[in-house]
Amino acid sequence: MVFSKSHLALLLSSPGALALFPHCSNGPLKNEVICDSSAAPLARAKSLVALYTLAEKIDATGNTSPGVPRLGIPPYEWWNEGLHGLAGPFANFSQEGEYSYSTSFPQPITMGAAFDDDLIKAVATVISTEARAFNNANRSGLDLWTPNINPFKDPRWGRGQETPGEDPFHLSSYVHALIQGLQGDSSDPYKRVVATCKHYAGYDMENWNGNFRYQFDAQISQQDLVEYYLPSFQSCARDSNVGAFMCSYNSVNGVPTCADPYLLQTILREHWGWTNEEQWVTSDCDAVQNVFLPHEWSSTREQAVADSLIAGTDLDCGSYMSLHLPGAIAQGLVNESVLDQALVRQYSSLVRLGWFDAPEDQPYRQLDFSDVATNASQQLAYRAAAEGIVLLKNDGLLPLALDSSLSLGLFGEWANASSELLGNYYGVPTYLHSPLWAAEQLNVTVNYARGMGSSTDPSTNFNWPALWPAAAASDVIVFISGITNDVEAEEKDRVSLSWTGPQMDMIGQLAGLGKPMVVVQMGGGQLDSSPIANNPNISALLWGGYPGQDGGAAIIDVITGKVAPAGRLPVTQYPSSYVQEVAMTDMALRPSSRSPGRTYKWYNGSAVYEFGSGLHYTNFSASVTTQLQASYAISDLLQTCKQSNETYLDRCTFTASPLQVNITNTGTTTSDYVTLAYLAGTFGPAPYPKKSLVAYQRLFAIAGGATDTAALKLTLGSLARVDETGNKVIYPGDYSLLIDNQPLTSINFTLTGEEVTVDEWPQPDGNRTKKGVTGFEGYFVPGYGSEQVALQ
Ligand SMILES: O=[N+]([O-])c1ccc(O[C@@H]2O[C@@H](CO)[C@H](O)[C@H]2O)cc1
Repeated sequence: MVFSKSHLALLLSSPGALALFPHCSNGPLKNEVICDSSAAPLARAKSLVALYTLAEKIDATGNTSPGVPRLGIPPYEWWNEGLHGLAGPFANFSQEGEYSYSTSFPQPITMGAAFDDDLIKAVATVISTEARAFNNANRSGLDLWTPNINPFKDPRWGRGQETPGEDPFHLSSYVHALIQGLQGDSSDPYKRVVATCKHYAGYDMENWNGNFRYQFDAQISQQDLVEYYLPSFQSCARDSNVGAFMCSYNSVNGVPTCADPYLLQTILREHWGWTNEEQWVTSDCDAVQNVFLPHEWSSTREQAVADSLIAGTDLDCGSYMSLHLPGAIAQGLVNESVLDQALVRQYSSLVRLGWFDAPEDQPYRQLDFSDVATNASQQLAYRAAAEGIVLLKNDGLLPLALDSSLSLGLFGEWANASSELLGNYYGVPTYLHSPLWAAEQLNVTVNYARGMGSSTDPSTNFNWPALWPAAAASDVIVFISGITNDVEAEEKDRVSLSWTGPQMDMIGQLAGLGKPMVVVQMGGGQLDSSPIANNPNISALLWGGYPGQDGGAAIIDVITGKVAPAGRLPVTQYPSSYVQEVAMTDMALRPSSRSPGRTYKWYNGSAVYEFGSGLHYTNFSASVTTQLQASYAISDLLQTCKQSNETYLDRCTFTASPLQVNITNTGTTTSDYVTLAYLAGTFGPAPYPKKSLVAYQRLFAIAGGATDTAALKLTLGSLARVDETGNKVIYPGDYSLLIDNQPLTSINFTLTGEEVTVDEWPQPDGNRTKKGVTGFEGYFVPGYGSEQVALQ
């Protein structure tokens, strides 16, 4: 991450400002309701806020909450990151010894490729455990501003690596598992940590063609909003009881999300029932300021903070609210009671985290460094990487037969990768195992040459003298390269989907040697690998994303067959021409004159590799053993649903019990298998999506000749389509259930009768035109930092 001067100053001064606890047993609050652990969190928080002066309340609106010394309330830092392990900006790692590292998992894009929700829950449980241990040592907070659960809609997006991929069903299921692991069971007396679903909503562009995330107005139809941009957030709020949300930098349909009562109130709190007063919304960092400028939504700075607070932004990452709330309140733009509500939400959340309660009564307060980076969590980081690696091409070379006479050539910028393995938002990993390190653990000869120069210094782009003797001495060539955060990052979208000229040149020259050759493509965004797919001299192609601290070992173990690959691409690999065919700013999913369409559901061109692609070292067959009827009356489905206890119709199951799908390993190599179930067909209005993922399950270690069974839950929501107003409707028509990409098996059925709406979508009302000033003196400089705005 890049830090502004003000954030760096905070970072440097932060260790002393981190998580101390209020002294309820003997402090000034000991007889107040806030310190009564038998009282309800809401009542406790209200009692505390009632003791605050207006100035103290205003001070508590920013991410670095200074506390109230006269009441024994210590400072609290709300901004904590934990995307794939504990991370900055305020996490305090020691120079050495205890608390100098934690477990660093693969980036979500790699973990998404595992299609294994149990893995995700286990990873999130380790992250929350380690966050608690660090918190107990006063080194990190109790809430984490993770996950980034915006769908990876455009392959250029610099932060797509932070997400599990492009499919809304996949994201929804993944985030449900993740939140369980981060927060623990909602019936537990204390939350493990509070998770924050971000960036709500429509955020998936950093800096493209003169459009910056801070000022971008995403124009999104109600249909695309409900069908694509919001399901993961609905899963967070309605189905997973997440503790916090973060509104995004961009506007949606004219309104900055942090000042949009339609998104923050009508949809989030009312439609999704996210009504618990322990749940709060933070702004993205400096996004409240952006409501004023560059969005020009509000007419004054005071109005911008009032608009944000009233809309439902309870916390300001930054200091804009604390600067301008005094004026806003004095001008009568916002009532103090709205501020009270925001603070009550914050403090109820801290109550549920046990901040005010005696440590002896709380299991999470007993965790310490012995619970960090345990053997089990290191193995889990390795497993997460191994499960996420995807085999895209294999002519039979892999798995590589190993014997001590083998001379293995390892080349490319990623062959000896270190922090590149981590992507972004990382802390200090326990270790970094590169592919080179892992190859050197084998009983073979390893010839390594990076072969490429610095990506920022073209004069060093070739290092052929070192490469040729190493390649000549090798029996097998493994080229590991791709992209890094040099080209895909926060504030940086890609401009090209191609391998660079020097990379392609080197791949071509190495392939020209005619030796057995494997290419491993790294990085979060896909590169158009058609030249590799089409080159008969290249036997195999793998994708590894950002595989984390043990990523090199996982890659080498897949190549050598210690691990059988079973990951699936969580995104579409488009041809490089895609970037000329659609603007990043075009939010529409369906094809049009401006776009060939987005994601595997709507893209009307030929993908290089489709979403869900992934080969194995064996073959599988599938059969659905649950008897499906040839036809279902929609009225019967609805009747059964209404008789169940389910609050939301779209969550009702389609069949009484999950669909049983038998998966048989018809080859000899023991392997995991990801069962992907799609729906396709002609139901509802045209155009029809090609297919939609409706269920998935990873099965483990199926031996050759053996069969395992996936149990797939289909809901009425998965059968429904979204109409132009955003309603979810079940339509009569012809349906096909497909198992896997090249279907191993499929079943057809029809739905009959009248269409039925299973989720009625509220429409925005009110005035959605900006009221802000234009042409203000020095409002926006690309980059971070509110100090760049001249404050009056
Ligand atoms: O000023 N800074 O140092 C700074 C650093 C990162 C940054 O990014 C934002 O902060 C993250 C907060 O979780 C959001 O995911 C991201 O959009 C915004 C500002």
